[in-house]
Amino acid sequence: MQKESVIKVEHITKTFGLTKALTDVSLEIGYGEIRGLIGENGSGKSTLASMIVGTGHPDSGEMWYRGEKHNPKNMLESKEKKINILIQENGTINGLTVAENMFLGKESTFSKSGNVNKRRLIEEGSKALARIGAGHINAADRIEKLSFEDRKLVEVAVAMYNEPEVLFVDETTTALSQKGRELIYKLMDEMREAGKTIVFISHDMAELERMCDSISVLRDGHFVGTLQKEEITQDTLKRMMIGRELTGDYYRGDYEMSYQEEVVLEVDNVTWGETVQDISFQLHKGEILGLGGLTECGMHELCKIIFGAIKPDSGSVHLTDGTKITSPSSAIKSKIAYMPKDRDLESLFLATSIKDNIVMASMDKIKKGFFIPPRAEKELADEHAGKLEVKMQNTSQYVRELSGGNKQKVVVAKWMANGSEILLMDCPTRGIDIGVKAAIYRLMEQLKKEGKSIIMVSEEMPELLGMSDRIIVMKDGKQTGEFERSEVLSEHDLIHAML
Ligand SMILES: Nc1ncnc2c1ncn2[C@@H]1O[C@H](COP(=O)(O)OP(=O)(O)OP(=O)(O)O)[C@@H](O)[C@H]1O
Repeated sequence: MQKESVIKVEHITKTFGLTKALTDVSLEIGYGEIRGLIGENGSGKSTLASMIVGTGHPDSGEMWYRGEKHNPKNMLESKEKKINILIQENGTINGLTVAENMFLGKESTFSKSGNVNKRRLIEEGSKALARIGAGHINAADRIEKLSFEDRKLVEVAVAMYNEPEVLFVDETTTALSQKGRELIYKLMDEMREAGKTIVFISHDMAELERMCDSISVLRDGHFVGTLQKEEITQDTLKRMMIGRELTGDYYRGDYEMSYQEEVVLEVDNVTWGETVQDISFQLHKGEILGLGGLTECGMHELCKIIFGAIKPDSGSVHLTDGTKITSPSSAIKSKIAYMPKDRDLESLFLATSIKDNIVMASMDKIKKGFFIPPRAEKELADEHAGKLEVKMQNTSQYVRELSGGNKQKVVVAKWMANGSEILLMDCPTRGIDIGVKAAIYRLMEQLKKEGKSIIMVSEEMPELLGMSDRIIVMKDGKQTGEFERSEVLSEHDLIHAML
């Protein structure tokens, strides 16, 4: 019997075919602790979590929970022991109501002689949502009516429903607005105060620093070490993650606003309800135009309007030759690419290979008549997966087998490969580790040099300041500021326009 830690794992090893996801990992996590878990994409964080929550099983090694041997057969068993997880991917199912999603598999609790009492189901769902501070969500609504953020909050309510002793938060916060994040932080603080434990997986070092009592680092499936609160610095974390000092500039080295005179795209007085109100601007050849603001300011929707995926109530998006963008197919024909923020849902085919996903948008570029040469497909996929350092066996591997961050890289690779002239990138580095973030920035610079134009929507101010030639800031659907690239432009200037 061991009782000093709530979770203890010793010598855990896990392989998937040729991939060694975890090698001899040992660590202990205490009661009433928020433990961060950090490591590059594919370093084994989610795999370790899956061993403890029972969705995966170690090849060797031992695990203990509250001093008892712990070998959960499945997630249900660990849930009964009050170990829950909030996952990175979407965990709700279309076609059902919010409440039905929340109590999936537990309908019998709300049934009498085989009939589900829907009113009770909705009442219980509403209570659980209110309990986490998400009372604005209607438990009777169909889940697909909800925004991505609210769907995530439904999952949070489910994870908190049985009052867990241990909660894994796996890359959940990066997809949320500040409001959604704060809601989760508050729940985490409350759990810690009650002596419960949180394992917090994130690439956002600032939030890990803020929230965690200690942070453990994984590198390539190996446990590197654990830092206590007073030892945590971003430089130390980076060194432990990467195994060397991270040198060189992360963002652009120049402070000049530099693009060509030629305008490639015009957004004219675009309005969509209250979400986007009378927005106009021009995008130039070779320009990186940043669009910033709080998540709900309308910038994500504006990006969809530019791609033709949302039809505005008034105004238009057009190229300088007058071609109007009215649908995604007209956008693609005009060589406009769109990289959505919510990448799993909107842009990957998980049950096909990395290669198929990458070349999908580039068929016109590589096909010879009606023939698509397999070699050209493979070369294109290899080149771009290589540039983005996708951690994989080869490009024939299924996308569903990749870690979350590596899936994101495949989406980025797909749009980098297709030779579009205008790239709409909505939060291009979300969920991507620091090493590859730098590679994406270098690719953006290269595209700029080639005369391609980029609209980058971002919630990260250092990224906006570090990469954009110009920054347009939005608030409550309206444009509240426009800033030119300069050495003296600061986060403070942007914040002023955002709030
Ligand atoms: N079901 C699977 N089949 C094959 N390989 C897998 C499977 N699950 C995980 N892997 C591999 O194991 C390695 C570790 O993946 P894991 O998801 O644990 O990484 P991670 O640290 O959580 O990454 P990220 O930060 O990108 O989410 C990766 O190389 C991944 O491709």
